[in-house]
Amino acid sequence: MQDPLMIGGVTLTSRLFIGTGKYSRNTLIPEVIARSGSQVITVALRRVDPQSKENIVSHIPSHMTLLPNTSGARTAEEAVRIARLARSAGLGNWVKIEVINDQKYLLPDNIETIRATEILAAEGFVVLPYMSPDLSAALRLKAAGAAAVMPLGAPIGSNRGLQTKELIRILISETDLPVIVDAGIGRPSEAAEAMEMGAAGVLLNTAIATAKDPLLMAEAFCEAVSAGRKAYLAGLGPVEETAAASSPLTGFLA
Ligand SMILES: CC(=O)[C@@H](O)[C@H](O)COP(=O)(O)O
Repeated sequence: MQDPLMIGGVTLTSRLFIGTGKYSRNTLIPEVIARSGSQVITVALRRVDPQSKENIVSHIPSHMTLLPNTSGARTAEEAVRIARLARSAGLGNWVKIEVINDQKYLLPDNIETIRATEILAAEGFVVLPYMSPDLSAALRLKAAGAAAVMPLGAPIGSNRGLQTKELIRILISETDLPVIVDAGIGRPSEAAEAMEMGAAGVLLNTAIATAKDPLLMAEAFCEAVSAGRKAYLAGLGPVEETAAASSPLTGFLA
């Protein structure tokens, strides 16, 4: 078993977090969960309708850790209200804070996100905030009680990959919170790269849900995240400016 990730008292053997949106049919969700090996799944509270037969949560096996998200919130107060509703609806005490005021790029509002984190962490929630990768904000989120930080790789749903790579690298080196790269990852190789850099995990939705074959893609991401983590643990070899012969010539007669 690879090294587990501990968050909010839960031991996770998979470092791939997935979402529930954009699937052609909800019945794909349990199959995607199985093929991805994921143990954490995020769901927008506004998509949870306990009265409906199509309630999204009914497609999620009970062994999964639910990560309700506050999508739709524009202020800390709205995010807090959504999180409390999720907990009172029986969805557990994990919450992914999403506070967004920018409808074009769906970039998170770090200031409102920090305010919501302070309130919810004090109420006993396991808070995973979606954030723009800024070191000061990450340190404030830690001080506010976040269990991890979730910087975006690229705008949600864009499949544009690790556009913020260098900023994420700083968060990984300067914070001692788990850094889970969330949003924009479009290819398994990008998930592997995030893990090779030392990310604690990745959260993605669109890349799997919009693939021609979501189940095969779920498997590909499972393998990529695992391979990237192994490479990180193994320690990547040094990058050199010039060539260094693979078979050294020492020992040959002059
Ligand atoms: C489902 C969810 O929470 C998304 O908002 C998340 O940020 C994933 O983004 P992608 O869909 O770009 O993978």
